[in-house]
Amino acid sequence: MSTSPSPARRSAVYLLDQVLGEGRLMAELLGAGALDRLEPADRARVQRLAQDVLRGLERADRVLGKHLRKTPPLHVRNILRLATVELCSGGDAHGVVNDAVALTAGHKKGQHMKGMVNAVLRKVAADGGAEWAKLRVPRLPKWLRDPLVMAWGGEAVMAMETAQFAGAPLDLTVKPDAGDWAARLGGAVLPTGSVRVAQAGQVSALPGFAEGAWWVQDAAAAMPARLLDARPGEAVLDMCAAPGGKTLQLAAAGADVTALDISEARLARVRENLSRTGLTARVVAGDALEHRGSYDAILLDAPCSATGTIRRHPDLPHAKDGAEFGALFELQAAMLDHALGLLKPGGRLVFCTCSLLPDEGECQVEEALERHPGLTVDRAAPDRPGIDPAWITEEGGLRLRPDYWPDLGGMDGFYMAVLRKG
Ligand SMILES: C[S@@+](CC[C@H](N)C(=O)[O-])C[C@H]1O[C@@H](n2cnc3c(N)ncnc32)[C@H](O)[C@@H]1O
Repeated sequence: MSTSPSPARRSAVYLLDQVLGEGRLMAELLGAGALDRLEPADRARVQRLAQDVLRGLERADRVLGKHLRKTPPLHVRNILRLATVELCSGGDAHGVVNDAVALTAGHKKGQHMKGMVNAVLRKVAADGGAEWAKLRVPRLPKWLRDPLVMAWGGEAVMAMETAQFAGAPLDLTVKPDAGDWAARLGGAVLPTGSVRVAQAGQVSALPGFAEGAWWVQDAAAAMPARLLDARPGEAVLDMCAAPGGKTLQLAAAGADVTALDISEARLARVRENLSRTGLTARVVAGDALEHRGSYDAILLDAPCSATGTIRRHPDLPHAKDGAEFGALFELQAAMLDHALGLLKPGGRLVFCTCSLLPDEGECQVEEALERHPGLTVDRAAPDRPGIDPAWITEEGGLRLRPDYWPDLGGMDGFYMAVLRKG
């Protein structure tokens, strides 16, 4: 039996231990260099393995539950979960089970459990796949499911869970000529103008990446800058800009863009993206609440729960519990108030969040309208190609959800509204 498990599986279990045991987000762990010593292909494999486990966690635990008399410690449970997800998706039983046993044996408290791990996984290898396929689509944890059911209803939340379980395709925003790049990349142009590529592989190896012909941006995330409709020469503030997808759109429209963000580290990504695409913006590090200036238009993509991005970040519902969301809601309102003060009379502001919680969308706009007499919502702005009128909300914003476009591969959850200062 092999004694040196694959580095990719070892690292995938490390990520799972950190997310499920320490409440850390994968993006945070990767940013801190957790996978830096691996080759790019292995890095991609580790992320895929960990994400597959997090998406299918409920199913994996149900399959395993049948064969476990006692719940093992988290690290061993995560080894079992990884192996179960691999076995139930057609992984090579010999390699998967050997690696799981070797990983267990290599852990100081795992030595005595390697026999159990071997026995359990042999049973999973025998009939786990058939059982896996019969299990329900994994549900969101209660702390998030309950408010979503309250907001959108049980049926819609089940459809969102189906979209989240399926994961997300690769969406691109293309500088000019989406049709041409869709053909070159074997993708398709979506109704709103983004290009969707089903089989992406390594993004930086795709044609057009090096010369900056496009950038990665979910179709929903591309809508706020479209609604702002920046014109050449306009002074536009991108108030929470990093990593810069929306800054690139505003710069590509010819606006005079200031890209502000509090995180110097994240602004490095904005600079890289501008340089790769040959676009220009003034990049400023600072707190949005302290920023001064006068702008024709502002895009406020406020820090939020990011609950609209679970298709791409299945770690989020497992790493978080909603405890810090209240502070985010307050910060969003404070940023909105401050941004309105930076807007020239008659100027426009897009407020948006990649959240599924009305507290971070519809409610923020309703409350801002109450606090600021003379402020209005531009109700015509969301009426654009590819936008279903049913997605336009009572107060005139645009609500996008992962369960929309089920036949096209879904979209991230997002809220946005165009506000006009009197
Ligand atoms: C949702 S992300 C922005 C995504 C970005 N607009 C894009 O399209 O790539 C929110 C950003 O807000 C930034 N942020 C958080 N607090 C801030 C503050 N007080 N002032 C400025 N930026 C802040 C974070 O660093 C983060 O980059």
